Amino acid sequence: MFAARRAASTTLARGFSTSAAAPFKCAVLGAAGGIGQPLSLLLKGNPLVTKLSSHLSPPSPFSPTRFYTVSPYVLANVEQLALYDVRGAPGVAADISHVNTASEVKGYEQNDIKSALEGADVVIIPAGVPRKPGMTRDDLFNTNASIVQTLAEAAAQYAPKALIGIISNPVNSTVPIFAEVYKKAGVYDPKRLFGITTLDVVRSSRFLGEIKDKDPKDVAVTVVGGHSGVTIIPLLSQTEAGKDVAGEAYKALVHRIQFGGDEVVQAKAGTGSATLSMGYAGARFADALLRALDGQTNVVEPTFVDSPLFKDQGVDFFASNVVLGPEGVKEILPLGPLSAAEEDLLKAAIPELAKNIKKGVDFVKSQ
Ligand SMILES: NC(=O)C1=CN([C@@H]2O[C@H](COP(=O)(O)OP(=O)(O)OC[C@H]3O[C@@H](n4cnc5c(N)ncnc54)[C@H](O)[C@@H]3O)[C@@H](O)[C@H]2O)C=CC1
Ligand SMILES: O=C([O-])CC(=O)C(=O)O
Repeated sequence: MFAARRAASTTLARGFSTSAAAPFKCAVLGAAGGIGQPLSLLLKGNPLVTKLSSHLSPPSPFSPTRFYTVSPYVLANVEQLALYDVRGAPGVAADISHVNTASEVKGYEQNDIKSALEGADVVIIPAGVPRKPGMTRDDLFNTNASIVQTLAEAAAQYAPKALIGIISNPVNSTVPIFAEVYKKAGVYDPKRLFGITTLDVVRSSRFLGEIKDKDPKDVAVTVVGGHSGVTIIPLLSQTEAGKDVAGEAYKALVHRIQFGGDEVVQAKAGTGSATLSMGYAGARFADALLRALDGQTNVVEPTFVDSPLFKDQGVDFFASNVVLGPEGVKEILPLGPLSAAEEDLLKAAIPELAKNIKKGVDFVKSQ
């Protein structure tokens, strides 16, 4: 149904009409959680922004800071939001469904993952437990590995062609787990699987903007590597606002970007980790996938994908700028010139990434 309507509505959608017959189905797995709820709400759309969006001019082809609140693409293109969770999704769906934007919202319970996934074009996965103070993301592995494995098995069966965005931590391991499950099921397409590292990009732009007294929307930072501690590598030297940050200020900024998650975990004091900023970042990444699916060119986002860049060093997945297209990954862009400090960050990241990825792969292979 969605595919048939998509062809008819693409032109309208490109024109950013909010009354267009919206073509895409987007599923959120883990939709009732701390991230799932604001993410789903942003995907549904804010009515004020809906109203204003008819006055927005089309976004520039590529700007990593383009996502302000709710994208006209999401408003025009999401026909159905399928909210799935092992608990509470129907309630969240009923609540969000009252927001007066065009998309339809449905909630699905544990025994109905098939209906949630069937026909989905984009599947975003924030299912899993969050950190408490004193834990690393890797400490979540024991619980979240099997959650992600179960969801991957379902997606392999019911939505093997969907573009998948993984939020569940530890991302450096859960993305390889997802890939291994798909390989076992014979449906793996490396172009369709993404680890969502957008929060690192969002933080970088905010934190650099803060120290430079600039509006973050004018501060775009590419972040490469992975999504935990030393594997997070902000390429500040490639940014106008960041290239002259040096010495202690540079060290402090890099540390804040790499360990921004800890800041939130500590402030939340045992009640969870980043949820609202992640909802925002997840919605921005979903928006990029939707724009790419819709045929918009020059959609570029840093994301953790099956990548050739460091395979020769035993790292099969790596985050870098990726050009997105209707089939998912269109092109993985090279890192570009690195400063000496960034070369050092890269050296520190590679062995940690290799270890995290192997742990995920071994988890599935050992069963
Ligand atoms: N990639 C990133 O940048 C970030 C990742 N995260 C990660 O996202 C994950 C979720 O965080 P929160 O939303 O704060 O946690 P939460 O505990 O508030 O929500 C998780 C949700 O997942 C659901 N869930 C558990 N098992 C499930 C299954 N098998 N199928 C479907 N749903 C299931 C739970 O019922 C719950 O509603 C954590 O692993 C966290 O570490 C958090 C922030 C940033
Ligand atoms: O720190 C955490 O556990 C959650 C996360 O990934 C982040 O906020 O970047």
